[in-house]
Amino acid sequence: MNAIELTHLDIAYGPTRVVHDVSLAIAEGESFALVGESGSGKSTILKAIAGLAPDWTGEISVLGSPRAHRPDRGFAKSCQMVFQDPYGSLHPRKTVDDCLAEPLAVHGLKGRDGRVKAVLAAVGLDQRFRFRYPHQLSGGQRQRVAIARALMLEPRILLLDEPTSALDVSVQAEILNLLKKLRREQGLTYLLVTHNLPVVSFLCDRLAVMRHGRIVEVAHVEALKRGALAEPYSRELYAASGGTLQPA
Ligand SMILES: Nc1ncnc2c1ncn2[C@@H]1O[C@H](COP(=O)(O)OP(=O)(O)OP(=O)(O)O)[C@@H](O)[C@H]1O
Repeated sequence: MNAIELTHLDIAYGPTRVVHDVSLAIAEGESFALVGESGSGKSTILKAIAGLAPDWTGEISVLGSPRAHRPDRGFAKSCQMVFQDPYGSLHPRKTVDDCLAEPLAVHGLKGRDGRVKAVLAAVGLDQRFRFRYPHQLSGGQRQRVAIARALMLEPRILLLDEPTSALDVSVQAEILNLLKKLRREQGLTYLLVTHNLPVVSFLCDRLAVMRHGRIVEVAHVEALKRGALAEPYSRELYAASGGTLQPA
């Protein structure tokens, strides 16, 4: 079964269509990147999958179930989104504990104490962080909390929107290592949006290059590593990255 299947997906904001006829199949356990210039529609695709961009046509299927246009609670248990800015995505007046427990409360699930402890351990945060507030944490620690929160419902898929680009260069590698470890340990599927080709080469199996709301090319990461992407626009992106694919 595929984790995510998009078929002839068009997405609009009001009268403006920003994603055109995107079809993609992402296997369970795969790590797949959407890359391309700013405004090419990458984040919009994640939002539509997550139910945050309601105006779409075509088909979105997650773990074999078609995604409805209306809010879908069951969906949150299989697929969660992690945003770029961990400060913006954490409530400033809630402790880490409250923030992590919220998804359980929303879904009427028990076992708060054990689950909070388990996700903190999984993301490498000491238990003493549990009763702190976001402003008492570093950027990297906040992103660990955001990832922990996404893991609370034990999803099988994470949608990652530029998960390291708001972080200092020195902590980006820590978060990338954490994401790699979590995927290995939990068999997660990643759909990741990034500007950063080194991130793709470190964390992903395949990538789709997007431009003006369309997919230009889908390639294996080996082609990226060899500098052998096929399309001229993809090669431009590669050249703009300086051809270095080591994460900072
Ligand atoms: N809420 C919104 N309302 C109207 N237009 C939007 C909205 N969000 C994004 N857009 C527009 O949709 C297009 C695609 O944006 P999107 O954020 O998906 O691109 P992106 O490739 O993720 O870019 P970036 O890398 O800068 O995040 C852009 O032209 C953007 O201006």
